[in-house]
Amino acid sequence: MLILSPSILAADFTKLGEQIKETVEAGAEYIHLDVMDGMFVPQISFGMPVIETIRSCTDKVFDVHLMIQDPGRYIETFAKTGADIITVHAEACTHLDRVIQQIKAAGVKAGVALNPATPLSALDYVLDELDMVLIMTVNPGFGGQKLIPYCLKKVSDLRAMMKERGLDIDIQVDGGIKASNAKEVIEAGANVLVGGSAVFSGDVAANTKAFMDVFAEFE
Ligand SMILES: O=C(CO)[C@H](O)[C@H](O)COP(=O)(O)O
Ligand SMILES: [Co+2]
Repeated sequence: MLILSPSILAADFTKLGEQIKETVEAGAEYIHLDVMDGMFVPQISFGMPVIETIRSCTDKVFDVHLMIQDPGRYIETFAKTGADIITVHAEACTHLDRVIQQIKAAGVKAGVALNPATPLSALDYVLDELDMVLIMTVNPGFGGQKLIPYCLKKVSDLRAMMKERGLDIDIQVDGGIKASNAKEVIEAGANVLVGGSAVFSGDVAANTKAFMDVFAEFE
C-alpha cells in the first residue's frame, strides 16, 4: 500500500489543526512528526506537548521521526503522547537492538532511519525486528532540501535485500520528496512517502491530491 506521510515541520503552526485535517481529507494516512534535539541535528523543533495536543485532530497514524541523540531515554514518553510508529536513527543509538525492543515493549511499531551515508549493513542483524525502515533522502535537520539521487539506489538495494530474506517491511523515504519525483521513489521500492514543503507550501489539499494521483497510477 502506498502511503503519504505529511511532515508538519513545513506546516503553518498558526493553523496546524486545520492543515492536518486538510491533508487527511485529501488522502494522507500518516502524519509525520519530526522531533529534533539540537544535538543529533542542529535544529530544535518540537516535542511531546505538541504531539499530545494535535493527537485530538485526527485518528490517523502518528509517525514520529526522532532525530535525537540516545533516543532510548524517551521511548516510553513518546509512546504515551499517542505515537503509532517511532523511528530512531541507527547513528544515534549505542545499543540499537535494545532501543528497538523498547519501542516494541511500549506497544508501538518500530522504525529505524539511516542517514544518506550510512550503509544498509547497519540494519543487517535487526532488519527482521522492524516494521519500517526510513531511508533518508537528505541529511536530516532541515526541511526544503533537495533529494540526494544516490539514495534511490539504497532504496532499491534494501528492497532487494528484503526480498532475498523473504521480508516485506515498509520502506519510508524522507527529504525532498515531491509529487514530481514520487513515481521514481516508488519504482525504486519505497511505499511510505514523507512530504513536507511539497505538501504544506501553498494549497494543502491540492498538493496532497497530486501525490494521490501518482499513487493511483500504481493501483
Ligand atoms: O526529517 C526531516 C528533516 O530532517 C523532514 O521530515 C523532511 O525534511 C521533510 O521536509 P521536505 O519534504 O521539505 O524535505
Ligand atoms: Co522526517
